[in-house]
Amino acid sequence: MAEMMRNPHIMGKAQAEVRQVVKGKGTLEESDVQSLKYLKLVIKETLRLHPPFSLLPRACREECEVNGYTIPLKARVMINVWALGRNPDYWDEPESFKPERFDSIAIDFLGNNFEYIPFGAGKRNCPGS
Ligand code: HEM
Repeated sequence: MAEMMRNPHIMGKAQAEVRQVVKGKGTLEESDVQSLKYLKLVIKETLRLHPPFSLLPRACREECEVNGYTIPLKARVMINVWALGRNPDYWDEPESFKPERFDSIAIDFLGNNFEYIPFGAGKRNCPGS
């Protein structure tokens, strides 16, 4: 919401879409949500910049080496979801709130793209995603 208030043109676009979808309808059906394409982009972009679970714990199944560091067996490592979502190696203007970016890239939130994992990744990812 704060991102929308800081970006009135995005707020306006999202509102216009909602109004267009509900126009002339007495009630809003759950299936109407599928028509809110822009709102979906807004939600995706919000989860990129503000993942509610910003650090995910994992344990190492085997000793391995990452960037010259030896990670011992069973070591607890924290995955920084927040930092991945703002890494300039993967995101153009990472600090800007730009829902449109998700229109041109095929990135879902099922954990297939490790730069964007607001619902985690792997066997124990979020069933509520
Ligand atoms: C915006 C909403 C939500 C976010 C951002 C979110 C995020 C997450 C994350 C990051 C994890 C850990 C995944 C991992 O370690 O790979 C998780 C686990 C889980 N989430 Fe969600 N979640 C959301 C909503 C929900 C909802 C609505 C439900 C159920 C109706 C749900 C049920 C669960 C459960 C049961 C797990 C544990 C899965 C396991 O350990 O096997 N979540 N969620």
